[in-house]
Amino acid sequence: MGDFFQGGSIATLHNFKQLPTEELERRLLDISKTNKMALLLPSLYSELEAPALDNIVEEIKDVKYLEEIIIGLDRADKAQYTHAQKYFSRLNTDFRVLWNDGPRLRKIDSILAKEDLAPKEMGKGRNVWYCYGYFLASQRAQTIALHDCDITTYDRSMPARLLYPVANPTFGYKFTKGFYYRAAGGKLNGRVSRLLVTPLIRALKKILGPLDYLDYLDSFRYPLAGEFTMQADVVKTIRIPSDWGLEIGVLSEVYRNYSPSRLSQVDICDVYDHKHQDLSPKDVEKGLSKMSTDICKAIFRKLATEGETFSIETIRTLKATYYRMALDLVDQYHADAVMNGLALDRHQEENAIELFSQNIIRAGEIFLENPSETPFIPCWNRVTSAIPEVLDMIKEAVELDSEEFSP
Ligand SMILES: O=C(O)[C@H](O)COP(=O)(O)O
Repeated sequence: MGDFFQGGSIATLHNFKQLPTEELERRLLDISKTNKMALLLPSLYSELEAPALDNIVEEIKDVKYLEEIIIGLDRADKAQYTHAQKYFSRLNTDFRVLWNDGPRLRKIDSILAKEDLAPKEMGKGRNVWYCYGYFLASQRAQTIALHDCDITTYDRSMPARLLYPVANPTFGYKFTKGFYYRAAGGKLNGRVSRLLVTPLIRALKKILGPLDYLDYLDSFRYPLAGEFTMQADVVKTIRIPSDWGLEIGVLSEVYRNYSPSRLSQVDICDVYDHKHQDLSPKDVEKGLSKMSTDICKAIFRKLATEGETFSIETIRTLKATYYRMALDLVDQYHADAVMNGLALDRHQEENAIELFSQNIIRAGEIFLENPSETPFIPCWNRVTSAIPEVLDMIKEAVELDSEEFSP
């Protein structure tokens, strides 16, 4: 993006388009002699049947600076897991596929469940959590990047740009988050980020007054980006939410544990596109409706831990303030889209804002009724303290699955 502005409390690393990807990769290869890097790909089996993942694998198959690629495979039976092993065998980096539904990892899950340490919900959070466990168990790398498997605008510059800020030891960053703009088919996307998260954070600032946490969240250009990199010690201490609060939850966790000077965001591509979910106005348990409710709950919970109190009146005022701010933002998005030759359907935007306003109230009510609800999966430090041999068990299960079902 064409500026060098530093706003907010964390560093923003732009793309001035002066450094070729090959040069960045050469630097990463140099760094990899002392600081090994891994890439985590949380995937559904169905994504192996789509062109996006095929392109991702083609783009990363010859990357030389990675020590290990960890693929978390969800919703796969035995034949599908075996196929996944074959599918990823074109990678020229060592890789492991975690068969999350396989009997070996399921058995470990039930041991953890007995101690109330297992993830309670299926989904990306659980998948990522087990992959982080394997990453800690394998001890092959010190830095790990993560990105989704449905990115249709992917090229090999993305993992390089995503890893570099944390991998470069002279920068001192523990964590970085990717940013970009989302558009496809001549249309501006990123509906929850643009129409819920940004106006919600600004409405909260207006109601609650200045708060470092809200300024911090507002510093992120794409707070819901599913692409981030962290060091191994961060992996050990963060609690991962198992619902759609994953991205906001991770930002809140690194905020809790580190000074903002150790955190950054990085421009990882211009335009980004992926698989879209329905707004789902009729079913609150699905699509962007569920996502927006989970995100609001994650923010309310975090603010409560920062000492803020909420009542139903606060939530109602928040909704009204949010609604006005979101509508004002639509004017800005509209001008930006038109000037860039993109379309923006005001009616659809306002429909989304109406749904998100209702979900602010809904999330508020759920939070007020059950303030101690914790959808967090425990951090790995706690799990290894309760069951010291757990990482060895995961490593053994993954290695055995891999040996037994390799084509
Ligand atoms: O980032 C977001 O806002 C949500 O993931 C929805 O994205 P989309 O509007 O691009 O589908």
